[in-house]
Order: sequence, then C-alpha cells, then structure tokens
Amino acid sequence: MTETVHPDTVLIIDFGSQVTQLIARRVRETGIYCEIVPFQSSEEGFHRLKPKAIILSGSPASTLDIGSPRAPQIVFDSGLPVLGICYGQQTICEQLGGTVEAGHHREFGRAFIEIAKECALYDGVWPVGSRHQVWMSHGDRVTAIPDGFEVVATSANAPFACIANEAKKYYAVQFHPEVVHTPDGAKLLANFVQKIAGLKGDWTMAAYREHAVSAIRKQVGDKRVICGLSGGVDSSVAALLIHEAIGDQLTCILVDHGLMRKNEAADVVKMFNEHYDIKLVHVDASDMFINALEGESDPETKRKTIGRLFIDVFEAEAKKIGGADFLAQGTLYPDVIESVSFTGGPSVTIKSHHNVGGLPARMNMQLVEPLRELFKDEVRVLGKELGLPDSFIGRHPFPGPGLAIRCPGGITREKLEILREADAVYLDEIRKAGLYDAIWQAFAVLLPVQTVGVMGDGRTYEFVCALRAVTSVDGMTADFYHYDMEFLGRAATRIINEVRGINRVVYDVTSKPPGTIEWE
Ligand SMILES: Nc1ncnc2c1ncn2[C@@H]1O[C@H](COP(=O)(O)OP(=O)(O)OP(=O)(O)O)[C@@H](O)[C@H]1O
Ligand SMILES: O=c1[nH]c(=O)c2[nH+]cn([C@@H]3O[C@H](COP(=O)(O)O)[C@@H](O)[C@H]3O)c2[nH]1
Ligand SMILES: NC(=O)CC[C@H](N)C(=O)O
Ligand SMILES: [Mg+2]
Repeated sequence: MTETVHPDTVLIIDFGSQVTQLIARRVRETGIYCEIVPFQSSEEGFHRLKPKAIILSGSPASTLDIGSPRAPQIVFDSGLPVLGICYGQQTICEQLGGTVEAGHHREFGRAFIEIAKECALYDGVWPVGSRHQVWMSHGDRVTAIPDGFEVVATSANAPFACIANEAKKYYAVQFHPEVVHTPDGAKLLANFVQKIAGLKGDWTMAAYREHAVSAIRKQVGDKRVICGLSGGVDSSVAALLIHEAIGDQLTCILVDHGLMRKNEAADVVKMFNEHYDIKLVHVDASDMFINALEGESDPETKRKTIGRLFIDVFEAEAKKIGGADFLAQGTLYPDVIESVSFTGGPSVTIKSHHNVGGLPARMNMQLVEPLRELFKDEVRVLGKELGLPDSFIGRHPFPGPGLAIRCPGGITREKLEILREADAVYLDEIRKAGLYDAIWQAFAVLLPVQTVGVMGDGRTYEFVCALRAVTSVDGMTADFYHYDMEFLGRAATRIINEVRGINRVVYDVTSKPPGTIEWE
C-alpha cells in the first residue's frame, strides 16, 4: 500500500466490525494519519507502518469461539498506547488475564454509562459522576479485568463499560465511540490519539499532495501513463495530481460512450482545456458502445459489455501514443478496505461495478492509484487544494456505465435520448431550487413501461420516468431525499411538458438497503 511511512501513524487492527471504517474517519478528522489492517496481516502492518498508537476494532466473532482472532503479541510488547473497542476490549481482557462470558442480555443500540473515575480517555469531556449516552452492540461481556486495570465507567449491562491501565496507556471500552450515536465519541478518540499518544495533527491535504506527488514520480520514472478521465471527482483529482508529478508523460482519455449526461463530454473537455495544460484525448466511441448494447436488457451483461469496451478503447488509445506502461485509476480507500476486510463468509455479488480492476492483466500495465489512501470527502478537499473548480468538486457521483444502468429493459438510442433530456430537466430544477448540494446523488430513470395519459385532449401512450435522489456519506448506505411535494410536482410537470416520450413521473422512496442507489 503506502510507500512512505507517515511519522505519526495510528494502526487500526480490523477484526471485521461493520464500523471499522468509522474509526479511521474519526482519527483522520483529528488530522492524524491512520490505516486499517486486517488482523491476519496486522503484524506485518505493524512493521510496515511503524505506528505510534494502536486501536483494536469490534468484530462479529466471539472471543469465546475456538480460533477467534487475537491481537498479535507485538501490540502488547511494543509499549505503545492501545485502545480496544468492543471485541477489542474483550480480546485485550482475554489476552492479558481477564475473563469474558456470553452475556445474559444482548445489548444493541443506545445505552447510558456512569463515569466512576477520572480517566485520560475522557479528560475534559466527561466529569466523574456524570451520565452519558453511548452506543452498544454486543452479546458477550467482560467479567473480570486483567491486573493493572481499573473500572472507570459502568453501564447497567456492562459493568466494565470502560476500563483503563493508565500506567501502560491501555484503554478498553465496551461501547463504540466511533459512531455518531455516541455523541462524545469523537472527542474520546481525539483524546486517545492526541493527549494519550501525544500525536501531532499534521495529516493535511497539503502534506498529502507533496507526499503523493513524490511517490508518483518515484513509481513512474520517465515512463508514460494513461488515465481514464470521466470528469467525475475521483478521476479529475487523480489526473491533476499525476500531471503535477509527471507533466506531459500523462495522457488523459475521456471515453464518450454515448451514455453520458447531456453535454457532459463537451463540458468536461472545455473545463480541462480552459484550466489545464493536460493532454486530453476525447474519444467518441458512442457507436461502438450503443451497437453492442442495443436491445440488451440484462443488467450484468450491460455492465460487463461496458467494462470490456472501456478496455478496448484504452488499449487502442494507448497504442496510438506509442504504448503506456501505467494506467491511472481513482481507486479510493473504501474500495481497498472492502476488498481486504475480514468477513465471515464469501460475499455475494450484488452488481459488478464497472471496474477497471480487470485491466492490468490484459493490458500489461501497472496501476497508479494516488487516491487509494483517501475517503471521498478527503478527495474533495484535495481537489480544492489542487485548485479544481467548485463546480467539479461538488459534483454528484456518476457511474462509469452511465445511462445504460438507468434504462432498465432493452437499450435503444431513442430511449437513451429521452432519458438524457428528462435527466437534464430534473437536474436543472434541482439546481434552481438550490438543492443540488443538499443531495448526494440525483438522477432520472426511464422505465420500460408505457402508460396511458391525456394531453391536449389527445390520448398518449408513453414511458414512465422515475426520479431518484438520495442522501448518503459514502454511497454504502443511503436514504431517499425528502422533497416537498411542490418541488416534485414542478419537476414532473416540466419533464412531461418538455420531454417527448414521457407522460408520467414517479418518485422512488426506497433507501439503501434494501434498495441500491442505481436501479441496475
Ligand atoms: N467516460 C469515461 N471515460 C474514461 N474513463 C472513465 C469514464 N467513466 C469512468 N471512467 C474511469 O472509471 C473510474 C471509476 O469511475 P467512477 O465513477 O467511480 O469515478 P469518477 O467518475 O472519477 O468519480 P465519481 O465517483 O465522482 O463519478 C474513473 O476514475 C475513470 O478512471
Ligand atoms: O463507477 C461506477 N461504476 C459502476 O459500475 C457503478 N455502479 C454504481 N455506481 C455508483 O456507486 C454508488 C453506489 O451505487 P449502488 O447503490 O447502485 O451500488 C452510486 O453512486 C452509483 O452511481 C457505480 N460507479
Ligand atoms: N461489536 C462487537 O465487537 C461485538 C463483539 C462480540 N461479537 C459480542 O457480541 O460481544
Ligand atoms: Mg464517475
């Protein structure tokens, strides 16, 4: 992963909790660098990262199960501050001489803890004798604590809600400080990394930019790099960073697959040519994509066809510039974590995200992934640092397969055109209402269903358009956006009046889960 060691790094050992990523986010918010390493490779991670503090995550496992994961001994031999969360607390107790039992009451959700003693972990946050809301999610509980520890907070069902060995700087909590339902949790984590471990918050995007630029130079040398540029935040920021590092050795390739939003390809090319001196090839491959997709209705086939054609175009373009040794991607940290995280069993494929991950084997190119340590919101901050215009930084995500996965049923050129128009009107209404930034992602979907309507005293028999808008932090979970009805009415009227081929509009009120954000 990282090539350079950050001076003040926190190692987060992941035992497979659903919320391990949130620990990383909370630590990063204090300006301190951290990485999540799966417990299986945590010893190797320790040597690679040379951390100054360690956090042990929660887990679906029970320490009472035979073969359940443990922290490597080096954690306790290192003399570093350690914070154990939930399972992390339980394994600390198991490993250092305490005991854990299966609890009589499983405890999920909100709970209240009483502060019994002063503790560096909540210094300046929770006074002795006060009571605070925390979030619990456990079945097992600690029943005896190891020597050298004392109980510093209790809850009705977790007498050892927080325990500490201040001399060794070991802290362990049964609750989850990383989730927002523990309102003061972020302050506790900040106390751990700043006051207890004494780390400096110098993980800034300016520092990251320097670090990334020199890492790219070192990796690429004087070789050529191609970068698929969609105009989305990730690929735009990746392109700017790589260009800063290696200038003309970079060629960006924008593939217009005929599945972009209205005017999108032209806008992206214009913006890049106006602001940057980056080599950008705009490939109109729309016939190739649409011909291959025409009539196709299976979502997975659509996605795979598009993924394959992207490869073909990248290959052909690389050849035209005399070959390229590297392919740049805007892979983000959550993508990396999802592919290494400990899971109880094989996970199912919900949808094959058009992923350029299959590229290197076929194209024989090495990957350049300058954003693989960052979360999306950090990428946006980095984009700002690099001077990317706000209109690009705040853009809603747009999937690589584009309108093809918003047109359920067989794809036709005509349907794509109708959808493109409806989507443009919908987004225009959102912008006019000042809602664009409050919504994480919004788009129109053209349903393969025709319904009867009446317009100008005549009968119509046309398509249904579904509108989607969601709020989310990272796209992993999402809620539908709660518009007021006036807005929906206005958008529907405009779409029906202005877009030929649509005579009915509906709004999607499904969250994720159980739905996904896209319809295919
Ligand atoms: N039309 C396109 N032309 C060239 N490359 C593309 C195109 N669409 C997607 N890609 C490539 O696929 C990658 C993944 O797409 P993805 O949509 O996740 O990222 P993005 O478009 O850069 O950002 P965002 O998530 O904000 O849309 C992009 O970073 C880009 O390299
Ligand atoms: O680059 C991409 N290639 C894809 O194949 C793809 N499929 C979904 N998405 C985007 O991912 C986020 C989550 O989408 P879902 O809830 O539909 O899985 C949403 O932001 C989707 O727009 C994709 N992005
Ligand atoms: N969230 C957790 O870490 C849970 C730990 C353990 N599986 C329990 O039920 O107690
Ligand atoms: Mg995109």
